Amino acid sequence: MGTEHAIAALEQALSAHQAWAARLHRRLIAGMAPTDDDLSPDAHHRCTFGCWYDAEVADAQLGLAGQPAFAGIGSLHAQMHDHARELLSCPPSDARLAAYDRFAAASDQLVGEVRALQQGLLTRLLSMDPLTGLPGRRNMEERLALEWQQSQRDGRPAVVAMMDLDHFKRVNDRFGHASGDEVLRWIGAGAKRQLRIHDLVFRYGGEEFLAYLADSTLDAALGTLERIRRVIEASEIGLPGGERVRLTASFGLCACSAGQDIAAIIDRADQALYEAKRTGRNRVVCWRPDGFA
Ligand SMILES: Nc1nc2c(ncn2[C@@H]2O[C@H](COP(=O)(O)OP(=O)(O)OP(=O)(O)O)[C@@H](O)[C@H]2O)c(=O)[nH]1
Repeated sequence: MGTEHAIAALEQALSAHQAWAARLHRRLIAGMAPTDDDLSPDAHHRCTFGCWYDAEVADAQLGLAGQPAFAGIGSLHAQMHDHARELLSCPPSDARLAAYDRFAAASDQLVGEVRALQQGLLTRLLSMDPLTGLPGRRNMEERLALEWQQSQRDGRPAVVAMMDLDHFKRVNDRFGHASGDEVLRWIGAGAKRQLRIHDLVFRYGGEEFLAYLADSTLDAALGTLERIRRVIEASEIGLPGGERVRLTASFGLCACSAGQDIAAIIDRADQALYEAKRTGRNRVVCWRPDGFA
């Protein structure tokens, strides 16, 4: 299920929590007895928020379950119910006021963490390219700079690769824009499939893609991109109108070198791509300090 669904589900869960907190306040104000559910040691599994949370942990339908922030929300929710139980068990006194303050702070913190998770998901959603489902150029440099810092800390090499389809305009001109879109989707999905799980692929613009190959030397990356080039060259891509099209792609690679910023590395990979285009297309060219190869 998509990120939009996860954001909406978090909103619903938050409303359920707020409705539960409002009911608790009403009962407190009226001096009514607490409910068995709220007094139970597993109150955090009985409320609507808790049931929703447990279901997501069990079946990971929304893709939230694996996220560290989501695990943190589960702990906060359980703690908040502990504070609520303590508050509900405390006779009216200064101690009860202090228990209320702890409960209110825990509830606020829970709401804050859910909002922060939603915000993170929204940022991710906004930086996605809707056509290919890959991350787009927005925030790409920040993301890559962080990855490259991490690679340097771990002492691992990395490579930036640019890929641009050859004469892509002809696909649009001959088969129409919708067919061009289908080709871009096919290429984006294929590139992601051909690379490893920890490599990153972005739609850089139009018919251009950028990949960050983590933990890869230039020679290893050259082998990988050469394989992708051959797969594209050998493939017939099915179009919405039933036709099939063949095309090729050009690639430019640059190894990340210590201390260099990511924008400069991308620029060199782009120069190598330009060289691949200039020297005939359907090629993989590497930027090296002593020239292209
Ligand atoms: N269908 C479709 N076409 C796009 C999209 N973005 C860019 N394009 C098209 O991509 C084409 C790029 O054309 P050019 O820059 O001339 O490049 P090219 O035809 O691939 O030629 P070379 O790169 O020189 O091999 C243009 O026709 C754009 O309209 C998109 O999202 N969908």
